[in-house]
Amino acid sequence: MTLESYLTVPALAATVAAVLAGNIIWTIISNVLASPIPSSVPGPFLARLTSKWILFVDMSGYRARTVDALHKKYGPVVRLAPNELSFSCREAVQPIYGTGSTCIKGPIYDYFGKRGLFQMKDAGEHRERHRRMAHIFSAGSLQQMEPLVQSVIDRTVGAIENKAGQVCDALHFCRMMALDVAGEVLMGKSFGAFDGQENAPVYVKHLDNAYPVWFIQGIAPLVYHTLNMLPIPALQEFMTSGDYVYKYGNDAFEEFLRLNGRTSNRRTLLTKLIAGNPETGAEPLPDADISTEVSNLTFAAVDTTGNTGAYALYRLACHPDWQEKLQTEIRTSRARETNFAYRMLQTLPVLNGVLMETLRLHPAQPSGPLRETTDHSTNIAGLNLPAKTLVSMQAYTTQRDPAYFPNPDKFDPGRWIKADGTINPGTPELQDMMLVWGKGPRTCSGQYMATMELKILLARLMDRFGVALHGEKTHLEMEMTDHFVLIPKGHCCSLVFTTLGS
Ligand code: HEM
Repeated sequence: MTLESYLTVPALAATVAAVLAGNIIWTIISNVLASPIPSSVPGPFLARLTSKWILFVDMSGYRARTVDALHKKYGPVVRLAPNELSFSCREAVQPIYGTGSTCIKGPIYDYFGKRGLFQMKDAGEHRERHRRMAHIFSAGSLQQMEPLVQSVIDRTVGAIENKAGQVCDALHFCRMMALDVAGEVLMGKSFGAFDGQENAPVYVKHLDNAYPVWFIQGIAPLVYHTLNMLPIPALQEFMTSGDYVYKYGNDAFEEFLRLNGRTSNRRTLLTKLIAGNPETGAEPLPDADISTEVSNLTFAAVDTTGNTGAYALYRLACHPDWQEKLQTEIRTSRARETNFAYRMLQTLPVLNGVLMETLRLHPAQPSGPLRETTDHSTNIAGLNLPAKTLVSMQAYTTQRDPAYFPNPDKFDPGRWIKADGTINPGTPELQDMMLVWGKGPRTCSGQYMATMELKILLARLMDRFGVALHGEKTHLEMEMTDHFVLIPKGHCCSLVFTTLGS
């Protein structure tokens, strides 16, 4: 027989299938044999064989809930992949996230757009970037931004007022608030988020699309490059969403420089970023880095803050008793007298309790944050792990641990109020388990800014309106899913606001 007679289509197909099957079997065997994680660590069977299954869980939007169920079944340490573990015990917080930890941010951070403070892995490089940016996020700096924040919240309250008595999407309004605050303080101009009634600015479409595109780029580069080559205009627009976001940030930055120069008196975080920190002598970042940072910060600010605001309103609608307590607290405090000054609102225990409970039950980053070990032997909660092991703890689970939060699924702002009626910050042990803002050197830089926005928003809305669910539909919409950040499943939060008498 000639060689050609063997080259039939079935023979070639069988050969390709055999090579693929061999490849898969070899990958599985090497995953099992070469796994750096002791075989005694429990977890689902598939997690021993391949990292693909947790990738599918990620894509489904149910990572936080799946990993939580695994901890309930297997205990405080669970294998998620041949080289990935999730921890839920307090002893793991410090070695994974704390000061002095040798773990670095995991590979997923390489997917997130352009490298800045958020994405940097190298501790020295991150320290240096932090040194040159930290001053913009100080309490003092943010206090100067308060008039801008209040003016955006004026617009938010006005937009909700227009919809009083009707069903409206509170998620939309909260996201638009977070977007416009970010625009005002980080880019020096409003996004005009409330100009188009319920139409979000075009920027939001690109912001929403950028993450899925980066995700595809990270997990399936071949698919990404193939999609990039297809000459379909709508697809091309989708694939270049991230470019749009960075171009918008850069254009806004250049416009700001043109209009205000480098030393203006405008009270924005951008002004402070451009000026550097005269108090410590920290010199400003190069323009290209400022441009990247303002886009990254806007990205970090919008969904986190917006979704948290919507979940707080949803919880208040579910719990009319706490809504009433909050209204009473606001109306009997000096809130109106001080025009809802943040300094005043900071002292209100029910307001604080409502926000803390929302952040506890609905953390904006419910799963992860993922870290990678760098030492050849990193001890985490008694386990010695080699370099390049992926490790994480998820706020969704630690913040529902009944040992620290009795009756954990109950929305109970009273946990954060002492018997004498003052704010209860919780014990240090309990605070360790609150991972909502991250921990250690990579803690959220925008914590103060987000807290200020959310407290002013909630106080001003609850002073003016009662809020109610739109029946079962709202519960279905607000089911929690997560694609790195928390996203309500229905992408909507149907609520009815009713104007209260003065
Ligand atoms: C409710 C609102 C927010 C929540 C719950 C939240 C949560 C988080 C979490 C959990 C991390 C840690 C991620 C990690 O360790 O990998 C983080 C990091 C970060 N967040 Fe936020 N965030 C919020 C709002 C904001 C806002 C408004 C900004 C900026 C204006 C911001 C800027 C950042 C930055 C820059 C980092 C990276 C810090 C670093 O690595 O040094 N966040 N955030």
